[in-house]
Amino acid sequence: MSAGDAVDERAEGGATVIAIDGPAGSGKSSVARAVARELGFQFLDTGAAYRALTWLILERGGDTDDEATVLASLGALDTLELTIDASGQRVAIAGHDVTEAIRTERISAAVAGVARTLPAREAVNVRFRAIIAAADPGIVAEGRDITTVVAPDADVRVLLTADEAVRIRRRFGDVGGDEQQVGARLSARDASDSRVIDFLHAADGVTVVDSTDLTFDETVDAIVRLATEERHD
Ligand SMILES: Nc1ncnc2c1ncn2[C@@H]1O[C@H](COP(=O)(O)OP(=O)(O)OP(=O)(O)O)[C@@H](O)[C@H]1O
Ligand SMILES: Nc1ccn([C@@H]2O[C@H](COP(=O)(O)O)[C@@H](O)[C@H]2O)c(=O)n1
Repeated sequence: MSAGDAVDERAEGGATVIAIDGPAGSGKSSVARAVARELGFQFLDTGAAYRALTWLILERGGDTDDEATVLASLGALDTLELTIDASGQRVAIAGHDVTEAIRTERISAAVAGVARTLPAREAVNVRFRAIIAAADPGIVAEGRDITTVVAPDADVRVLLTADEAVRIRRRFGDVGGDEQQVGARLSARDASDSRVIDFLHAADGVTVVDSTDLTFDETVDAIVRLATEERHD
């Protein structure tokens, strides 16, 4: 029996939900996607919603540090398209395909203004919870507040982490450029995000997976194992 079959059996009474939080560069999106693929589950990248709103505000010439501007953008969430296919993601907002555009440093640098606006968090969370509730046969959702706010009742709750220096090295491997600058940006985003939500400490019942000394595949296996063990409990 494959890991996917084993977890699917558990899902007979409802979809299996795996929630993963962690700091920037900890591997949330790449590892969560690989876990979802392995289990035949859907995949929800919640950061993509914050990034898409940020893209729209900047596209309209707005400033994400201006709360009124962020609030005025929330109506556009009705137009947000987030695919939950683990084999490939498409993100669109207000009719624009922003799949690639939301990954730029310009968006990463401006997203904090959206993330700290509580009505924005509440609005995207309504959307995330609806997606999770409709999941079939299961879903891996990743972000900063999935284990604590969005899906605190998830079947498997993981805080995925790694030493900051390792996360910076991995991110530098992805984006290149000046390693010091890459590190400074990553640290600044964590500092700003952690003022809004605590994703640096595991809440009760959340399992820490520290990938500092793990390969990518070992990290994926560790989370798949947690999901499979949960099914046998
Ligand atoms: N255990 C691991 N060993 C080696 N590389 C890893 C491991 N886990 C993740 N990576 C790599 O680290 C990089 C960062 O991962 P990823 O972009 O998934 O992080 P993230 O937590 O989603 O970041 P962010 O929150 O900034 O979007 C990717 O290149 C990924 O392949
Ligand atoms: N659950 C979440 C997810 C994301 N954010 C904010 O969005 C930014 C981008 O997220 P990535 O995972 O794509 O890097 C992130 O820096 C947070 O500001 C959030 O607040 N909650």
